[in-house]
Amino acid sequence: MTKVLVSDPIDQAGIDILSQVAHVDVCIGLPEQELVGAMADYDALMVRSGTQVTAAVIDAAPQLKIIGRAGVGVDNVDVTAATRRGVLVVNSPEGNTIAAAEHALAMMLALTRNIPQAHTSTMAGRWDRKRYLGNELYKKTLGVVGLGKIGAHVAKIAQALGMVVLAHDPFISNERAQKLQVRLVELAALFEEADYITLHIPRTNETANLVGDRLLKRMKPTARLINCARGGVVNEEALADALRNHTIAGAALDVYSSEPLADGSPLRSLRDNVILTPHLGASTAEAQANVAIDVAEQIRDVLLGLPARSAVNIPGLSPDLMEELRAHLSLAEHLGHCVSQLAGGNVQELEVRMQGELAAQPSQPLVTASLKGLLSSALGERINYVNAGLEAKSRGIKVLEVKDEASRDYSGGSLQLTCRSSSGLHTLTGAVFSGDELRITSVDSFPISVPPSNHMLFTRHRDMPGIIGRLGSLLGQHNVNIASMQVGRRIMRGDAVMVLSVDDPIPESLLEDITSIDGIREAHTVSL
Ligand SMILES: NC(=O)C1=CN([C@@H]2O[C@H](COP(=O)(O)OP(=O)(O)OC[C@H]3O[C@@H](n4cnc5c(N)ncnc54)[C@H](O)[C@@H]3O)[C@@H](O)[C@H]2O)C=CC1
Ligand SMILES: O=C(O)C(=O)COP(=O)(O)O
Repeated sequence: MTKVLVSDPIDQAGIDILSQVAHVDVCIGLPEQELVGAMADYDALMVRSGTQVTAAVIDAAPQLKIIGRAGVGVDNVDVTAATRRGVLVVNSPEGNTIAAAEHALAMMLALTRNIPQAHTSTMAGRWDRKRYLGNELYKKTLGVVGLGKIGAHVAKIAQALGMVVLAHDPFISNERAQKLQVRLVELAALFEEADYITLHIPRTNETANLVGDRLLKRMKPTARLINCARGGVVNEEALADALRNHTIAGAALDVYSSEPLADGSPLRSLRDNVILTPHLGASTAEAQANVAIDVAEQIRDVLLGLPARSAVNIPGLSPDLMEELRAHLSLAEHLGHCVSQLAGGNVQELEVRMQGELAAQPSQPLVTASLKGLLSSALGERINYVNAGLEAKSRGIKVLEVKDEASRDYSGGSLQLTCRSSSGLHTLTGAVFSGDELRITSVDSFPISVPPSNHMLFTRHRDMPGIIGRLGSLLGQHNVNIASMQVGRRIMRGDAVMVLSVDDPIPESLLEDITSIDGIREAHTVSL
């Protein structure tokens, strides 16, 4: 029975989708050790930001196939550990964009008009009309750090409020910024010029503590900072000092370096110029339904053997591309599996050469599929599209990608894998024929045309009379039935290759006898 664990609050719509294909357990707020102890037989885990999916949690789940993050940021998931284990990580890149953007705008408006403080004061019986004099956003400058989905929506609404918008985002083009009517500037300039600064960046090694003393000191004393992106991006000690010393006018935070916010946080000792909310950016009914449905559908699909649409740890492989390349991905896996067995020994290098029309396709998926095939002899089911690249890297296998558009051997192009191992070098080429029929079209540059089959025998031999007969007789003596046989040669009486499809595996002892036939230089068995 397929089992899914939901360890953070997830909208019922998502639970209902999961329940179509699995038994669903909802266990909210488990401490890490209890979560580790609970993972043994779960096939999928669904979380938000509350669960820390550590390597220990992942390693305690031998059945785990997918981790679904019902939201954007996956910094609470050890993605490297998941990838190493071949566990897919998916998220919902757009499900809570509007919610988070509107929360940032709400925080900016509340901050500039002192709404929480004025509310508390009025509820306490006071009538402080002078104390809570605010500022208008109209004609003020907003600095957006991170002009992605949320940042861009915040910019659009701010412009509707009459604000001028600057942005800093090293990965956004000037064309994109111009289209958004936003001026791209350096980070320091943004902090100097903006009246309001809003952060919409992920927490990465590069963004950790990005906003500290240095940038805070560049802010105008009338400027305000909003962070509804990720804690840890802002140095909270430095911010508390700036607020306490009134070197900036205020700050509104929804996220913190560690959550829940510690009782002893310096932010808790501030009053009039700070607003704190408990990571509410995505907490709207609409967003929670969106992300729950989005991620539950992906978990369901993956458990049914279908591709996921928002995989975090399979770069460049969208479902559409997977469908378009399906036959060539299968060819790559077969060639990888075959060439690793031909090469034998310790694989040192794999060259993946995309030829003809195939060279126009993105290389990543075909390289990943080739590596999956190459390593499947050693790793079996443990290798997949998620971890093939990481496993190859961890084994020190050098991977070369070559695109050869000039080659015009087959319609649809062809794929050539060259594997260098401690035992030598072998090259296999293949193509996809009509009806998605896979064919191996050359072995070590000798032309053949055979479909990959479960049990194959490859020989390298001298092209001379009688050798085929002797091989056939030997196999017959050992009751090995030949399903097909092809010989490939470049010149008469030179070297040649033979590829046989046989009904049964060829034992090692028989392989030794085959290799001892006069004229046969090499013989390799390949089992798919
Ligand atoms: N408070 C909350 O509940 C929520 C918080 N978030 C946070 O907001 C972040 C942004 O979300 P989206 O806009 O959907 O992501 P996104 O990926 O669409 O945009 C992030 C942008 O940040 C930019 N960026 C990355 N590193 C940068 C750097 N060093 N300096 C400047 N820009 C940089 C990227 O180029 C990208 O354009 C998420 O990573 C998540 O951490 C998202 C949703 C809800
Ligand atoms: O989507 C994100 O990145 C968020 O931070 C939302 O967090 P949550 O799912 O509300 O715990």
